[in-house]
Amino acid sequence: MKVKSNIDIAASPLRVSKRRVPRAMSDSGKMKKPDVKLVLLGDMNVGKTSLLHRYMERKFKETVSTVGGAFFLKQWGPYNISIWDTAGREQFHGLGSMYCRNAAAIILTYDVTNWQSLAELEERFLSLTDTANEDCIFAIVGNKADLTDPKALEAEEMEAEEEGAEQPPSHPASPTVLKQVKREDAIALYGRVLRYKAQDERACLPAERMCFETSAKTGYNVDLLFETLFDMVLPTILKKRSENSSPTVDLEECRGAKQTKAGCCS
Ligand SMILES: Nc1nc2c(ncn2[C@@H]2O[C@H](COP(=O)(O)OP(=O)(O)OP(=O)(O)O)[C@@H](O)[C@H]2O)c(=O)[nH]1
Ligand SMILES: [Mg+2]
Repeated sequence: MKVKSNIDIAASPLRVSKRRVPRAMSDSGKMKKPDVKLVLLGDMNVGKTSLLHRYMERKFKETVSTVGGAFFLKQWGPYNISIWDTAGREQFHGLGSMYCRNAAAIILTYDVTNWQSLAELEERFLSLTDTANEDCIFAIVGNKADLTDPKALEAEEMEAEEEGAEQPPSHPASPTVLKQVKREDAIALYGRVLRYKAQDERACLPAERMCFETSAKTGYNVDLLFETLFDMVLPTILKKRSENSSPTVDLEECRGAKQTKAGCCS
């Protein structure tokens, strides 16, 4: 199912406070809690903030290195999805597991022109996801594809045409930077992530669907990335809503209680 809405709320960088939970504004002006949480993780400079800007504001703009974290709220059909941007700088590393708490999906982001940024995902960031939901979905995302892949570079022209821009974007005729991380390397990492999370690879979403190469600069695969994940977390939202709305009875507990009673009376 694909549902889409245009109502988005971008929030400013958060002060780190456990009590401050982002809430989406409803039509009545009442604040609503997000239904589900997505988190972007990865080394500094890989383009996490740029990916979010591109998706939420349809722009590639100047960024400053993120301090702490920031969140954006996306309304996806009737659901509110919070997307958390985190700081890749080492000095903020300690905050990462707090941002990942109860996350339904985590986007592990690297830069296709920087091998070390892929290695860091496993060495430094994977353990931060211990606080995420048990059935958390993982996507591995290689950003800056415009620097290495002609297809990703062309995406900018197509987007500019659609937006009716008078001047086509100016860039070199073909990408010139060496691609350091191959898609197969990302696919191999996806397998190791599932093993780390003790998730059964056969029961999980296939690596081919969960490894993306994107360009925040040209918009290449950016909508595809976020909207694939939004659709994938819908079952988590529905499960959470049904748990919250219907009172449940623990059958095991009932059986246990009956047995104890019977034992007691006999
Ligand atoms: N060519 C190219 N440059 C990009 C792309 N995405 C981001 N950049 C550039 O990479 C630099 C870092 O981008 P950010 O989005 O700030 O990176 P970040 O991962 O949020 O970094 P931290 O906040 O420090 O963790 C900036 O100079 C961006 O303009 C991309 O897709 N292509
Ligand atoms: Mg940032």
